[in-house]
Formats: sequence, C-alpha cells, structure tokens
Amino acid sequence: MTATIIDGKAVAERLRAGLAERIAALPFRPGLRVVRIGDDPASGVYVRNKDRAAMAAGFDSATIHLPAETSEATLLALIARLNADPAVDGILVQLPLPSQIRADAVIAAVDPAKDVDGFHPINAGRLASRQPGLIPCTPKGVMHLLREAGATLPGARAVVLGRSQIVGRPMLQLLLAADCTVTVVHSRTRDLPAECRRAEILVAAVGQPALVRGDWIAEGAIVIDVGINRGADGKLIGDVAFAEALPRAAAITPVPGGVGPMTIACLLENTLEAALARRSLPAE
Ligand SMILES: NC(=O)C1=CN([C@@H]2O[C@H](COP(=O)(O)OP(=O)(O)OC[C@H]3O[C@@H](n4cnc5c(N)ncnc54)[C@H](OP(=O)(O)O)[C@@H]3O)[C@@H](O)[C@H]2O)C=CC1
Ligand SMILES: Nc1nc(=O)c2c([nH]1)NC[C@@H]1CN(c3ccc(C(=O)N[C@@H](CCC(=O)O)C(=O)O)cc3)C=[N+]21
Repeated sequence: MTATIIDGKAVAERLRAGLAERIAALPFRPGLRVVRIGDDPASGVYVRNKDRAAMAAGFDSATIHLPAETSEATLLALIARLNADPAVDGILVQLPLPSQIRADAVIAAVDPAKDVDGFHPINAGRLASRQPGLIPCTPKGVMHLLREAGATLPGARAVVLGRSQIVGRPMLQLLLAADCTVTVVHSRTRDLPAECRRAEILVAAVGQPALVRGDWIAEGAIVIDVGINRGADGKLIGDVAFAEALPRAAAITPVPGGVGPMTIACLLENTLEAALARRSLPAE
C-alpha cells in the first residue's frame, strides 16, 4: 500500500476561504493580536504565515514585537491592556518565552474569552469537562485532517505520542470526545515502538526528528505528524520518518504542508468564534 498524502495546505486554504466569506458578511472585523517576545526563529515563521493568512481572510490583525529582555510585569501590563480593549477578540502570546518570564503566569493572565490558543486553565478545564470553550489550534486542526482523511473515529485505537499542555493533552481530550480508545505515550513509556504499532490512528507530537520509524507503523494506519523540526540541512522535518512510513500507512500528513497550515487556520477560526461569542452572536 502507498499512503494517501493528506494535503493540510489545501484543507487549510478551504477553511480560511470559508472564514473569509463569513467575515465579509459581518459588520465588524474580528481583531487578533499576536505578542512576540525576542527572536525565536521558529516563532518567526509562524508569525509571518499567520499575519499573511489573517489579513487575507479579513481579520484586523497585528503583531506586537517586544525585545527579548522585556520583564514579566511589562508583558502582564500589555495583556491587561489587550484584555480591556473592545476591538481585540483574540490574544496569542507566542511561546516559548524568555526565561525571566513565567509562561504559566502569562497564560493565566489572558482573558479566557480572548484566549484563542486555548491554553488558559479555564479553557483546558472546559475541554476536559466537555464544556464549550476555545480549543487549542493544533489538536483542533488534527481533528479536521482526520475527518478529511475519512477516518472512522468511534472505537478506533488512537495513540498520541507526546503529553504537552499545548498538543498531546488536548489531543487526548479531543480523540476521547470523538469516542476513540486513546493511549498517550511519552519519554517514560517502556516500549514506544510496540505501543505505536497498535495504533490505527497515530498522532506524533514529540519534537524529535524522524523518531517514528517505518516499522512502528501498523499496516493501514492514519499517521498525523505534528512535529516541526529543523534538519541538519536547514529543511523542516517531522517526527515521523516519512519515506519509511509511506508504504505502510493508509494516509499521512507531510511536513511541511500538513498540520502547520491547519494550526494557523484554526487560530483564525478560534478568533472568529471568540469575536461572535463576545458579542453574543450565534456561531454559524
Ligand atoms: N504543527 C504545528 O502547528 C505545531 C507543531 N509543534 C511541534 O510539535 C512537536 C511537539 O511540540 P510540543 O508538544 O510543544 O513539545 P514538548 O517538548 O512540550 O513536548 C514533547 C513531548 O514529547 C515527549 N517526548 C520527547 N522526546 C521523546 C522521546 N524520545 N520518546 C518519547 N517521548 C518523547 C515528551 O515527554 P515527557 O512529557 O515525558 O517529557 C513530551 O511529552 C515539536 O516538534 C513542535 O515544534 C508544536 C506546536 C504546533
Ligand atoms: N502561543 C503559541 N501558539 C502556537 O500555536 C505556537 C506557539 N505559541 N509557538 C510555536 C508553535 C509552532 N507553531 C507553528 C504553527 C504553524 C506552522 C506552519 O505554518 N508551518 C508550515 C510552514 C513552515 C515553513 O514553511 O517554514 C508547514 O508546516 O507547512 C509552524 C509552526 C505554532 N506554535
């Protein structure tokens, strides 16, 4: 079998076109502010792509770029200002943050109604308790791609590689809510290849270039590669050894062009959702 390659870029484009249409019909432009501290190169790519996509879809979007030595107090004061600004519907503070700033304190300072990353403990708690709230963009994008790939979720054995607050854990919650049987594996897991081999749906989010080898993948599995790593040659490479996975998987996302573009499209989707909810407008 040769895997179908899931075209995340095309799916994201369609999603953004739908958002643009909905925004064009609104009497206001949803406002998004991205706060970037310092010059983490990975954040650079993300912020550039996001700005372009947000503008094209009709959002009122801006990036606030502060120097690497910015204090936590200065950042918290900026967040308080954005929380209070009625023109701002979504706030995203780009991670990672420099070491003098506590990420937890910053995440908790964002108004949960404007938390378009879905990282605030209130939104994480809502997701875990199956209440409506803002859902983290990357796992939300993965769910879109699984549907696009025609995955049958109820009863499927899903394995999530990685348990971070921003990808692995919310991924677990979304797959569980979709009635998958979910296993989460991590750096203390005893036999990683054996756990992965049981997966009908495998979501890799570890940040280790090509950690997942071909023989970790069950025949006919759907493989979603969240990893974005920089290879020795400077090119982007995922957490899955793509060429080895191709003959075994039924479908697989490439890197780039898989999950990354979906993260941005879902950020915009969340911003529109937040804008409507803040004005007590219906979601559709
Ligand atoms: N496509 C996109 O839009 C996005 C991509 N990413 C990418 O996804 C990847 C993961 O990101 P993120 O979740 O933030 O990463 P973190 O570093 O926060 O978490 C990594 C997780 O993987 C586990 N892990 C790390 N190494 C191993 C290993 N050798 N074996 C088993 N488990 C391991 C860790 O285990 P433990 O908990 O035990 O330490 C941890 O749970 C990165 O490549 C990142 O760049 C991230 C966000 C968005
Ligand atoms: N508060 C916060 N929220 C995040 O969601 C967040 C973050 N901080 N910090 C960094 C990570 C990483 N991330 C990416 C999103 C999209 C691409 C992306 O668009 N990738 C494209 C293009 C990459 C390229 O061409 O270089 C692709 O994979 O095809 C990459 C990386 C979001 N993150």
